[in-house]
Amino acid sequence: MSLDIHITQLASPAGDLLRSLHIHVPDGKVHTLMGPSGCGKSSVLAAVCGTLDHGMLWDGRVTLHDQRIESLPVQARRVGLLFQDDLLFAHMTVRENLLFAVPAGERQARERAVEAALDDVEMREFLHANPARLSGGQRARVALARALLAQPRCLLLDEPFSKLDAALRERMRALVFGLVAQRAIPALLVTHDLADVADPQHLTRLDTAGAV
Ligand SMILES: Nc1ncnc2c1ncn2[C@@H]1O[C@H](COP(=O)(O)OP(=O)(O)OP(=O)(O)O)[C@@H](O)[C@H]1O
Repeated sequence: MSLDIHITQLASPAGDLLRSLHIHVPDGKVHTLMGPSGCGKSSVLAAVCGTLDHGMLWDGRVTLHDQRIESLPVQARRVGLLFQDDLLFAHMTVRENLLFAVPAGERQARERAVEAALDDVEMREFLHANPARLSGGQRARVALARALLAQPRCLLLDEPFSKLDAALRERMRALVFGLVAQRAIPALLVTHDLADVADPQHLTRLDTAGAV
């Protein structure tokens, strides 16, 4: 069980970004993707989750837990996303934001799932808070809880710690790595920060020439 990405071509309208990329991420591990701005890191994530813009071209295959997913609709891939911007709805409470992510089911079970997810990120006391009143670090933790609530089969993270100060970044990183291990799902993390590399064996560097 793992995430396997084989990209044989990735191109923007301006030209080739990647011609050969293979990433294998075992369950419970965070694989880090680094490289200069504009080299195609976010586009690799978009190819995996199925949100690559129509102007972009890619060819390859993505295997998640032995299932080929590159042709599946976005929802069917069950890929969790966490970005630099948390995209929490400002007109909803934390609870409402999280309920939004819980799969359909019995109401009390969904409420319990939300509370358990907030426990996981140590944010239970903020159940009824408005996201606009939370600090950056607190919002990041709510966004992580929301991403995990949908029970994703893998997690894609695009610079999720970059707006946090050093101490919060450290705490959030430990939380993400711990929950990925606990849930035994593969995760792919785009970052510019070497401190985010948990294990040099699980690091891919893209260069500007786009060939790996
Ligand atoms: N929808 C699009 N239409 C045209 N060009 C695009 C589109 N999306 C991305 N690109 C181009 O593709 C290239 C790769 O973009 P991408 O966002 O994947 O890079 P990145 O490595 O994640 O950069 P950064 O570190 O700055 O976030 C860039 O040159 C970008 O301008």
